[in-house]
Amino acid sequence: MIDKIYCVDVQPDMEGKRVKLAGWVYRKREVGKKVFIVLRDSTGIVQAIFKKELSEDAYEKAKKAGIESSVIIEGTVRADPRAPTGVEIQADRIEIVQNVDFFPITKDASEEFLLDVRHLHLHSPKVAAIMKVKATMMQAAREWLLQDGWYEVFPPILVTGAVEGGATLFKLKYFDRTAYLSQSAQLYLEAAIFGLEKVWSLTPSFRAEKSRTRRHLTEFWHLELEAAWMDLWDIMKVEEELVSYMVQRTLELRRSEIETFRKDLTTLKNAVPPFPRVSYDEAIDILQSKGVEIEWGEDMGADEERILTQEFEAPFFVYGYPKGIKAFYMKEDPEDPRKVLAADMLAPEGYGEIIGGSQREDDYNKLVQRILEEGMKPEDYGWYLDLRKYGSVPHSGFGLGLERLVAWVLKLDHVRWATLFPRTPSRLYP
Ligand SMILES: NC(=O)C[C@H]([NH3+])C(=O)NS(=O)(=O)OC[C@H]1O[C@@H](n2cnc3c(N)ncnc32)[C@H](O)[C@@H]1O
Ligand SMILES: [Mg+2]
Repeated sequence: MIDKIYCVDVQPDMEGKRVKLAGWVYRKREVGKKVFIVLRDSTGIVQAIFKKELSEDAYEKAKKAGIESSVIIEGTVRADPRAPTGVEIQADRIEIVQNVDFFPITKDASEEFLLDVRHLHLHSPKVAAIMKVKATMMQAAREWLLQDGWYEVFPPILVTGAVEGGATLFKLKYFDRTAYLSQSAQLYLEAAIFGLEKVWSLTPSFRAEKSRTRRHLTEFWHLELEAAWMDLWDIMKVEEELVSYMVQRTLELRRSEIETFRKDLTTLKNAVPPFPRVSYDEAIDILQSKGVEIEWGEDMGADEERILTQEFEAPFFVYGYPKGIKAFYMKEDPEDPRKVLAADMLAPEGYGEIIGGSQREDDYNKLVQRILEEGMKPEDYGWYLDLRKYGSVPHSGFGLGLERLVAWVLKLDHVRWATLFPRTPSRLYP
């Protein structure tokens, strides 16, 4: 690796110091016999000025360098309040690693074009900022999970059955058999708790969702936890502590990146336990009182959730959903057989569901009954049912959609901007 420093390292107190940097030409302008290049690297930008009288060779080369050309620049640091970062480099040497005559992304590029050339869009400092925030959120999650005694496990992605309904399975040929891409690692995490008790995984999950909404991808990153001996209320506490730590830690480490996307940090700062909790019944009452046509027993979609989130200035829980709109594995509420012990966490500001979680049915016969009620075949879930035969325990877990969390934190208008190469029904390339 070349002996260089980063843009962020160039400070006014380095006046007179000779430095070498490598990066890409972010901005360029010529004034008289001077060329100003704003160099970009992964840490930020710094301006370099090329004066003909200082080095005619470097000046002539700098004139030729196109936007997003990869370059290595050397020169002397000079404090200058007029420069973008209050300091600039009096450059006397430039190596053009690869010149770019025309970089296809221009200021007026459409969103669809940016997605068509997503592999080039990743040059963008704004895109890099989103990815830094996403990385920091997972760094925070790992910090919290480690200190709270959770084991990371690595479940399979090639599976034989549905977790969240057969309609959104991606099917593939597996030698002479049929396999599917995992919708959720949950069932495998449930097996892992018999040895590790508290487990988590971060995996890609796949949903053949035809719905083209701003919060659905066909491939998304899924942070899932599962714990033995925990009931719904226990796992909700885990969820709010984890999400709170992820948000507050990311605010601490990535505040400048976050502030390039949102000025008002109130709802992020409000993400501290205990998060508000409303029952599904109360949520239906709120929606009906606001004129939404929804009856008890119906699911809340993105529109209903968006309206409900207007009532809150922090992430909040909705719990106690009707059995009919929830998955087969969820435990029936012993106090109301119409309901299941399930809770979603919704993000405010219109973002809605970021977490789906529940207490699982731990009784063998009841689970068989639920599988049959859902029109599925118990024989397709043989190993999963075994978990209820050999030392079954009360247990609960949840899945957090990482892109949805990042979209809320940065107030992105679509989850697709929160992932490196978004996958949607119409987008599989690049
Ligand atoms: N271990 C578990 O208990 C997880 C459980 N089996 C599960 O998959 N629940 S979920 O379908 O609500 O999905 C969980 C979260 O996963 C996210 N999710 C779910 N589906 C998507 C799509 N299509 N795109 C982006 N994000 C998605 C969203 O935040 C959901 O709240
Ligand atoms: Mg859900």
